[in-house]
Amino acid sequence: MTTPTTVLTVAGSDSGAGAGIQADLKVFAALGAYGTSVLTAVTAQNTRGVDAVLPLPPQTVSDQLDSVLSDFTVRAVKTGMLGTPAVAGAIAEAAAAGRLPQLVVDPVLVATSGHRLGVVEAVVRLLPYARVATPNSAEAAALTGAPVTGVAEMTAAARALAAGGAEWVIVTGGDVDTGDEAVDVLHGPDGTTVLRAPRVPTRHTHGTGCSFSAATAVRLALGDPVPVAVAAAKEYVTRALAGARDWELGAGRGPMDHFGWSA
Ligand SMILES: Nc1ncnc2c1ncn2[C@@H]1O[C@H](COP(=O)(O)OP(=O)(O)OP(=O)(O)O)[C@@H](O)[C@H]1O
Ligand SMILES: Cc1ncc(CO)c(N)n1
Repeated sequence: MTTPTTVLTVAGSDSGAGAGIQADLKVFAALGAYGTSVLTAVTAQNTRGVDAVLPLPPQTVSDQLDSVLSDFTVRAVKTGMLGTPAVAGAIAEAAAAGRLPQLVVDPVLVATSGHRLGVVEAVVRLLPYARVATPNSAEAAALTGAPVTGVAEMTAAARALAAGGAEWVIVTGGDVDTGDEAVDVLHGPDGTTVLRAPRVPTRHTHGTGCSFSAATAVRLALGDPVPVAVAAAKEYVTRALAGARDWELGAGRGPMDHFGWSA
C-alpha cells in the first residue's frame, strides 16, 4: 500500500466505541485513510447511553492539535463533540488561522440518551470555518431555533445555517419520519439537493452521525467535491447499518459495521 492520506478527528471518546473518536478512526481505516485524533472529552458511555462526561482542559486540546499538525500533513479535519465553549474557542482559533483544512463540523450537542455533550454558542463559533456542517434534525433545530420535523423544515434549516457561515450544510434525517427512506438535505453554492437512501430497519444506529461526518472528511481529503463526498458518506452509512443489523453488542442502540471495506 502507498502512503495513506491523513485525516484528523477532533472529538470526544466513547468508551463503548460506537460513536465519537472511536467511530471516526474506524471509518477512516475502513476507507483507507490514516486517522489522527485530538480528544476533547472523555465520556463513560455504552449502547444504553452516556453515564459521565469529563471535558479536557483547552490547553490539553491545543497541545494535541499542535503535536498532530506540526508532524502530519492533514488533508481534512472533522470536529464532533467539543464539550465546552473554551475548547470550541481553541478549535475556532485554529480554524481562523487556516490550520484546519477541509473542515467538516458535526455540531454534536446532545447524545441520544439526552445527555448534553456541547453548547450551541460554541458550535456557532465554528460554523463560519466549515466547508461542510452536518447537523442532524435536533441539532439543526437547536442551531436555528425552529423545529425540524420534515423535509421542508430540513431545507429551511440548511439554508439558514449556510447563510450563517458554513459553505455547505447537510441536515441529516435519521430521526425524521420519512417512511422507508432516510432523507438528508444538502444546501450550498450549487443550490439545494435532497439525498435519499433506503432506510435500514434497525435499532443499531449508535454513531451514524459521527460516521457520516468522518466518511465525508475522508472523501474531501481524497479530493471529492462536497456533493460527491456526502453522497459517498451516505452510501457508507447505509451499508454499515445494514451490516450490523443482526449484531448483538450491548443491550441498547448498538454500533455499526465498519468491517470488510476495501478502499
Ligand atoms: N435507519 C437508517 N437507515 C439508513 N440511513 C440512516 C438510518 N439512520 C440514519 N441514517 C443516515 O445516517 C446519516 C446520519 O444521520 P443521523 O441523522 O442519524 O445522524 P445523528 O442523529 O447525528 O446520529 P447519532 O446517532 O450519531 O447522533 C444520514 O445520512 C442519515 O440519513
Ligand atoms: C463522544 C461522543 N460523540 C458524539 C456522540 C453523538 O452520537 C456521542 N454519543 N458520543
